Amino acid sequence: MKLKVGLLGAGSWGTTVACLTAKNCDTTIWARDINTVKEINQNNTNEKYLPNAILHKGLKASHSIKDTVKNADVIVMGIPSQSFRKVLEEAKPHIRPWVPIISLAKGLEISTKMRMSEIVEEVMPGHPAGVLTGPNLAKEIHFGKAAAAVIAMADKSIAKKLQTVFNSGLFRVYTNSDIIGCELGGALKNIMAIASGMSDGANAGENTRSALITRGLSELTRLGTAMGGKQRTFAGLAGMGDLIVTCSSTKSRNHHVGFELGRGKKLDQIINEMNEVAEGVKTAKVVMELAKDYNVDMPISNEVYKVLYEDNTVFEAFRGLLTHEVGSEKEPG
Ligand SMILES: NC(=O)C1=CN([C@@H]2O[C@H](COP(=O)(O)OP(=O)(O)OC[C@H]3O[C@@H](n4cnc5c(N)ncnc54)[C@H](OP(=O)(O)O)[C@@H]3O)[C@@H](O)[C@H]2O)C=CC1
Ligand SMILES: O=C(CO)COP(=O)(O)O
Repeated sequence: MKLKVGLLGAGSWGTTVACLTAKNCDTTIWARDINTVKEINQNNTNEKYLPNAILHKGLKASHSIKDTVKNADVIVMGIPSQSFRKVLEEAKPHIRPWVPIISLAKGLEISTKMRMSEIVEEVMPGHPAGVLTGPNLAKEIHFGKAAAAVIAMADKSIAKKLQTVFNSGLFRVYTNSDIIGCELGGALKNIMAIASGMSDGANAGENTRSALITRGLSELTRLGTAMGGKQRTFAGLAGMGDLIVTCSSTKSRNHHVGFELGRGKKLDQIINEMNEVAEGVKTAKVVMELAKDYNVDMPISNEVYKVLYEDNTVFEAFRGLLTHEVGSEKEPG
């Protein structure tokens, strides 16, 4: 018997992952927008989020959270971080006991500074929590480009079982038991992608981008390990892998935000012109607080924060970084 997947959120990544799981499992995707539900069921498309894509024919869409989750063996949360808790709370009364809940989100909740698996543990105690993460641009994966990802869960045997839900020929899913590192890698790299986009938008050059990626990795590893993540995780798909793709691709929404800032546009205008989430914009706020809480130096994130929220220019951000003391490569800074 095929496992049943209930996936909440029909944005670009939620829809892409639903098409992947539909290859292996009976999959129902929930969208709050009834037109998206009708479009998926009638045309096998989701033009708003995946233009020109034909979705898996077996994928069913529903406008009812209850119907989506009530028989599911696995719940997948394709909801952005700031709405994750609200949607999970709505689904909670209908989810069967002990069903694993896997997050696709790459961000931290602003009001609590929590990771998504921590929210799952708080809202749904007893349910195994996990994250699917890695260098996974939805618009490439949907169109059949090969990619690798990580499913991270504390319980290795459940992770192994769920590997088979997401894994397919061109989408290779590895397991990892370091859920803290995997979630933080995904959330923190978005801020570095904004920095890299700013650098590209301002035409700073490829050496600059490379320096930002490398020092960015060092910076996110510092905070990530201070918070309990494992150093090796940050050198893997969930860390370096995701950092490289998001910092170098014009398909990344976080890179796009940075790029437009680098060209002199204002943040409000950039966000208003987008119809997709760029998690790094909000995560930057949380990360500044975490850097203080854990007493970790985060010069790149700090400069990104000042451009996003203190009206600093991209030029001032570069000057800030260039005047930051240069120490040993192993030391902060
Ligand atoms: N896109 C990508 O390449 C990847 C994205 N991710 C992560 O996956 C998560 C989801 O991203 P993605 O699918 O790309 O986001 P999108 O911006 O493409 O879509 C967001 C989806 O969430 C829904 N949504 C937003 N707020 C709410 C709410 N309050 N209640 C119900 N539904 C809501 C939207 O519904 P509506 O249309 O009605 O607004 C939409 O379906 C993010 O954390 C992102 O960082 C991870 C890997 C790759
Ligand atoms: O996480 C992603 C790729 O792994 C997607 O990045 P963006 O949210 O910046 O598009």
